Amino acid sequence: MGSVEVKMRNACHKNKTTSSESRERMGEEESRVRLFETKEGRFRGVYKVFASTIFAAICLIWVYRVGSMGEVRRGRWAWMSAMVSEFGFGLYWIITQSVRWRIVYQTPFKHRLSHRYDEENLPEVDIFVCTADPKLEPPCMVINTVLSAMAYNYPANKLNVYLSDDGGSELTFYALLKASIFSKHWLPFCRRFNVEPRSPEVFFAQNCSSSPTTKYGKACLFIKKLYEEMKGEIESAAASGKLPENVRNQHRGFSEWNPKTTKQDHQPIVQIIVDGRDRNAVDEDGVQLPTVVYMAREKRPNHPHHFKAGAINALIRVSSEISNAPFILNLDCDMYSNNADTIQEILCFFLDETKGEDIAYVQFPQSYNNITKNDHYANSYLVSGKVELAGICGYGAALFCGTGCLHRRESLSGSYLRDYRVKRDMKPKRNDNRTIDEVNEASKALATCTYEEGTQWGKEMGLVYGIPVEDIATGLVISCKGWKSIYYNPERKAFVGTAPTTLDVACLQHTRWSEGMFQVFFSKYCPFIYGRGKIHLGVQMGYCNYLLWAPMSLPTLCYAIVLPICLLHGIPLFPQLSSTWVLPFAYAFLATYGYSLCEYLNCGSTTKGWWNLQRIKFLHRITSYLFGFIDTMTKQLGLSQTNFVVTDKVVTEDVWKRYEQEIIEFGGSSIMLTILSTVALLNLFGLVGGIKRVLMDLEFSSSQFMVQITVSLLVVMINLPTYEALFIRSDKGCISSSIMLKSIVLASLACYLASFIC
Ligand SMILES: O=c1ccn([C@@H]2O[C@H](COP(=O)(O)OP(=O)(O)O[C@H]3O[C@H](CO)[C@@H](O)[C@H](O)[C@H]3O)[C@@H](O)[C@H]2O)c(=O)[nH]1
Ligand SMILES: [Mn+2]
Repeated sequence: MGSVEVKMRNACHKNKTTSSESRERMGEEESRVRLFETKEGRFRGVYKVFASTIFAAICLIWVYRVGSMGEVRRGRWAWMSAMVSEFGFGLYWIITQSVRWRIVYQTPFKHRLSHRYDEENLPEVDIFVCTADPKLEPPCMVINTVLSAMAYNYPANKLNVYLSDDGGSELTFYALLKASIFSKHWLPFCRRFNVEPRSPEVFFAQNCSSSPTTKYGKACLFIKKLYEEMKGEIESAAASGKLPENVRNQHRGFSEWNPKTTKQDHQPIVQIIVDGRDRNAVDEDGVQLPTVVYMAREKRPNHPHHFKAGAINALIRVSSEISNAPFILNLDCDMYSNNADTIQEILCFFLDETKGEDIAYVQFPQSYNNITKNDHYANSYLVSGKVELAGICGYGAALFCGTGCLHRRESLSGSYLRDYRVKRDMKPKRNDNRTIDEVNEASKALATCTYEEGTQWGKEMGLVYGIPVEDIATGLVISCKGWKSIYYNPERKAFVGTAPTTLDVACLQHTRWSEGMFQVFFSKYCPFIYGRGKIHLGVQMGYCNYLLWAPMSLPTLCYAIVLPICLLHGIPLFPQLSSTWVLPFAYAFLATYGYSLCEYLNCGSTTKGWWNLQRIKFLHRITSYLFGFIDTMTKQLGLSQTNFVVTDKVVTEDVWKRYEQEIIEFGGSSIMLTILSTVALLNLFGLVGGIKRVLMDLEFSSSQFMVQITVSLLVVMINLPTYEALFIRSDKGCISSSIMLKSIVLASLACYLASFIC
């Protein structure tokens, strides 16, 4: 039990119990009642039996490939590549199994928490919001996230909200200042009417449209007007690129900016906008406001800044100077809070007397509010959210996903669980009498470029550097230090953000992810090596489910290229329909995809959604993951450096219309488009060629090519939107004619050249 928690409990008991011994005993009993419950999913035994039949089929496929190699006459290279691909598919399938064996569900009991801890005894929480670019991440969106975080149903004097601005933008600072003023109306309104969600933008988009008659209606309309005024001012400043006249006199903070300040080059800026210690910092009801701090860490062109990991690490230090709360909630700037009680729910895990002190972090799934009905970019990660991540948690660890995660501060400072147990306490918050300027200055010193030189930051302390998925690597390191972690997927989404709305942005994001994750696999953090003996084998496998996205591009590409070419040239790669060897192929295929469809439907989506997921998976594998793979390789050879391309969160109206109609927005990176069009065409050629042969060539045994024809047919069906974008569509989201020509030439060339080796 951490001493903070002991103190809390004692204090709590002091309040509740008086002299009576029996009541004291009752208190003790009560404290033994768990604050959360973990339940295992059902039917896992049945699943294991089912999975072993698929495993048997996979082994038979391998046996067939190896065993009949000697009989292959034409196209040995193709046979070999099919064999290697099937080894890849099979091994990956095995790796993905552990996450389906011990799925657990968590239930926190927040009423028990409120019973046990009154407001004074609750711990402080620091909330970190990160933004990186005022163009890709509009300040209005950022402050909505900040406002939703300020409006938690949690004692405001225990909440501290920090905004890290890697864009170093005066506009974002201005927006935050405006938001802090607006919060004086917004927070009382939220409290009074207990509204949800507490991001004003989202709330007003759904509410307050009819003319007001009730007290609530009037208040709502009034606040909406205030919000729209503020939004208008911020947006017009953003559009004109300059701040309104006189605004610089409203806050000393503006003096940090001068005409030479750029995103890449500026001194550290820390400005406490609302000081929680200030008794005058109250809302219109006279209730204390949460502390609000703006930070733009120092940036210099010749100093690596380590992207988001660098920003979070600077925030960890700066916040330790200002509030030093024992818990830290991490939010991306688009991830607003969708449930005002979330902090209480999370604290149920941490403050649980039996298991709480081992927990380093509680991770929520990433959810988005712009998903279409059939999710045509497969952005909802339904199965990951409901099955896989919950499955890894069954072995005591959760993946840290960067946002929507509450950490114990101690676990981020590099401590091992065993040391923490011995030490058992946090540095108390300084009870200082420094002026706000003194605190600002002291904090700035912690956000300089040089502060980390010669320290363990980015290695043993804070978030890990050098990997574009800093979150995954950091979570793994923390788990290997003995900490437990929880994955919690509540009924009501806790945090909601914006998902990519174009294929281009989705591919950029997946390239970064697949590359970053594959780098983890290749680095010293490879779960099988780094985690050996420290984390359960199930967790090691669970991580690899994601870490191996990038290399899985190779077998998929191989299947998608070699199969149609062989079909075209009349080279059989699979057993005949009449052979019993076709059974393991058919069974493995039907059982895995059949199961995957059922699992998907069971998670609450549509068949079309599942079909879309298969398409996007295929497209990512032949483009984003391929690039992720190549980038990882060049990095291993020291030819390139880590980069973090921020995802664009702005959508134009034209694009949004097509998005709502579930039409894929091709466009953007031409190499990726050329690859995916070429592969689509190749399969079309193969299919047409194959069917032609079956119909015209009497000597051609159709039974031998049925599997190949079926696979190509499926690839063609899944690619229907690609053909549409190539040949039918003429809107801005179609594939340009130059790419169409290029891919026709490439696909034909591939067919022609292959005739030499067939
Ligand atoms: O130099 C940078 C780059 C990014 N960010 C912030 O990091 C967050 C995530 O960036 P985004 O472009 O939205 O990437 P996503 O792919 O959506 O992010 C997911 O994947 C990342 C790792 O690749 C994790 O860090 C994120 O938490 C997770 O939501 C955003 O708030 C950015 O403002 C910074 O603060 N500094
Ligand atoms: Mn994002």
